[in-house]
Amino acid sequence: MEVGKPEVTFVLGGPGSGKGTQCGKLVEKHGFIHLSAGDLLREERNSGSKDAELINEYIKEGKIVPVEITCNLLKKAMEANGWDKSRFLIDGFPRSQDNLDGWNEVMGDVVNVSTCLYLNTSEDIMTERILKRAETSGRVDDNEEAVKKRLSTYLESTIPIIKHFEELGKTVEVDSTGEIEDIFSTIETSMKLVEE
Ligand SMILES: Nc1ncnc2c1ncn2[C@@H]1O[C@H](COP(=O)(O)OP(=O)(O)OP(=O)(O)O)[C@@H](O)[C@H]1O
Ligand SMILES: Nc1ccn([C@@H]2O[C@H](COP(=O)(O)O)[C@@H](O)[C@H]2O)c(=O)n1
Repeated sequence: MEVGKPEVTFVLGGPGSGKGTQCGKLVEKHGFIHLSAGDLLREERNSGSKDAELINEYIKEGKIVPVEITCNLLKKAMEANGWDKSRFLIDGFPRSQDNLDGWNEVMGDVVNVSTCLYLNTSEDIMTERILKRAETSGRVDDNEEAVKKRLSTYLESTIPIIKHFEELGKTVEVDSTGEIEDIFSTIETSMKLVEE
């Protein structure tokens, strides 16, 4: 960890790839602080702020909210959690070039991005998981039509970001098909959180 700078792991993958589930386990066992961009945007929408309507429209359409809004929410949440000596998992961000550019402008010098954890599984599995989650989630974007849009945003906008971090030698790719515990064990070894 660079002295005085928080360390950030971006957690990326398609909708339903298991980002939130695995982040929860990483928090429990390894003491990371987990911030989900999607959760922060849903909270902001529900608070009825001036951006609420815009955020809701973007979420319903599976589109990526302008970075000024998302980056500001992330920065505030990081500060609220304590800046120094923290290890953050930032889940679902940066999802696009606009996200990455905005982040670099505001956060580029003040945090150290060490890793991009990429959870990769098939579109069929992602869709199946989300449609199952739809039975209880109440999310406006957990339905077949929205999942198609979210998958296409993922393929068009997020995959290039994952590739960018791969070129920097920062992407750790894990197959997120199969049992939750098995995926978690692979993440732990791939991120060198445990001895092999
Ligand atoms: N390995 C797994 N096997 C079966 N179900 C899983 C697995 N991992 C996660 N799930 C379930 O699939 C659903 C989606 O998982 P999760 O919310 O972790 O994904 P996500 O990548 O954060 O999705 P999103 O980006 O849409 O919020 C949840 O209902 C979760 O319980
Ligand atoms: N960087 C981001 C992250 C999310 N969104 C919007 O929220 C939706 C849900 O995100 P989840 O990570 O909870 O699946 C997503 O489809 C986007 O509409 C965003 O704009 N920018």
